[in-house]
Amino acid sequence: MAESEFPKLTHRPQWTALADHRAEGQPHLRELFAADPGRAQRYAVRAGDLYLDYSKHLITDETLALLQELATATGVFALRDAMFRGEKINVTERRAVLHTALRAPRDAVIEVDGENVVPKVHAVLDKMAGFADRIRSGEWLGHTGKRIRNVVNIGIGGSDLGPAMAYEVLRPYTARELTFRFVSNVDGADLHEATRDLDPAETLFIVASKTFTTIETITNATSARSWLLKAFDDGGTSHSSEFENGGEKAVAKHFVALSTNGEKVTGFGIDPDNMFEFWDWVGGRYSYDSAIGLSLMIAIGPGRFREMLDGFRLMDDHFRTAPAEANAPLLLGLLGIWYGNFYDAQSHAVLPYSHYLSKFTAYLQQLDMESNGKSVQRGGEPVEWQTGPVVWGTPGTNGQHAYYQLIHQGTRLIPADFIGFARPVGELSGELKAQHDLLMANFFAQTQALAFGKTAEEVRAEGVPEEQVAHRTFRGDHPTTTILAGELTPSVLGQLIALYEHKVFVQGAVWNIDSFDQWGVELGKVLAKRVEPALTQGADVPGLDPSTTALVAAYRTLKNAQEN
Ligand SMILES: O=P(O)(O)OC[C@H]1O[C@H](O)[C@H](O)[C@@H](O)[C@@H]1O
Repeated sequence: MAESEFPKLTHRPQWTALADHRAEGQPHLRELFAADPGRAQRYAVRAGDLYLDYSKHLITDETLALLQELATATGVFALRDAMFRGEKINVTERRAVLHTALRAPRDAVIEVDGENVVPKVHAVLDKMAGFADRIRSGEWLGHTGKRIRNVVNIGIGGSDLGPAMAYEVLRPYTARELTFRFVSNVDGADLHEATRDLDPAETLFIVASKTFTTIETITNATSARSWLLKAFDDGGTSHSSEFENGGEKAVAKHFVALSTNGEKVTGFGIDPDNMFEFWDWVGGRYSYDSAIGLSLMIAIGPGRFREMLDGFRLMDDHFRTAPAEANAPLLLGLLGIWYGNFYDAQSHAVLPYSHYLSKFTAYLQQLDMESNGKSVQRGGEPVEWQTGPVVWGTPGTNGQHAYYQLIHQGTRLIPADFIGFARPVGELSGELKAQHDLLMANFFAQTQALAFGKTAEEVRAEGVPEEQVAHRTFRGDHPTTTILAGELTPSVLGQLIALYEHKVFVQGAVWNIDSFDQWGVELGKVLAKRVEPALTQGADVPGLDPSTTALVAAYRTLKNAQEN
């Protein structure tokens, strides 16, 4: 396409206007607030149950207007509508991007290649609900007639991070009599630790893999099957005849699969009746509200799972219909662009003030970094601007006593999202419930300190010795978004995840990259396969670089020394 039809991002007038605006410099947040008493009210938006305050950002009305013009010029809204319609906006894989169809109401019509996909989505949800109910009620029995008490999800990447994160988030809503474990690492220690105290007769394995070819997952699933069959073989001679045909009956009671690849699932020995399907238009990192969420549905029950889907949908509707100036995912996406492209910010911190959100940022790392860690445009031309940031963070208040020092007084600009709740969830009572206000006092104190800092005059006024004044001064002017909700319910979780999904979408659209492929993970997989025989058999692997050859030799020497 000629540049006049599709101008390079950095040549667009909206981009250069932003660059000029940035070069003019911004007053300190202290001054911006002092000059505008209504700033906190004006720079806040409600999206579903979320209250977003973005007043502590290094922006003015002009910044916002320019960012919105950039969004319009780069076609964010047209691409958004194309995504919701089911157009194949994942250009490199020629696929539709329809995670939003996973939470569409039963009567919606969303077509891919002329077929309405919504009935299929609900058929799978219903099948999952039936299965989840049977596990939860104890109706589903294992091979020896015992009820299932342990659920082990085996998956990696999007087939692990989503369910593992959401299980942790919604722990207060889970069936406490069931045990849930999530195994992802091909390091045998992961499966070992997850199963060592479990009774195989009471254990269900959920093998979660979109492709059903992922080496880590298939290896762990194969080892899990051996663990199960060995236990039955050793312990239950009455079942021995079944093991002559590979223990299919035992596998049928203890293994289910979540996948898009029926052929591979059958090849592994899992009954198609025990397969819960999803489709190629669901990206791995956008999949935990599909069949990939089965472990979560067993944990919280189908009703709560549907509440979570309703939360996702609420945010989808907001993203589709809210005007630009009040559109939360759009605002978050554009603010990220402001810092990443015009302030050279390298990273973005997500700091939840909830213990239950301990895996939230790890989940967002895949969502954001696998989606927008790209350096070519949708048409294959190199980008000449920064794309996705490094996303990181752990729950407050823990981070405050570790790395916040660098955010407050280091040399780097680190925009941060603070996520907190007005009420603790569910079971907490007495003193533990009362601790919530202390947690949230920290939450509010941190964004205040980051924005407003502490001037040298204020430090001196406290009688601090002059030689310490510089050390104890806080520059402030550190940008944060505050996301506040009443309580961390299944619906609120769905709203939060969809908020970030659409934020990532907005950024990818502006940067003109394909946010829905992940070719960058392929090379390592191919090389691992090539190197493996050198480790296991000492085979000569042609084409290894000298550094890797030397490392492999050292590895084998160490390995053999240990074995001898
Ligand atoms: O679900 P699977 O097909 O097993 O894929 C698991 C994960 O591995 C891949 O390499 C991709 O990088 C991820 O996007 C994906 O979620």
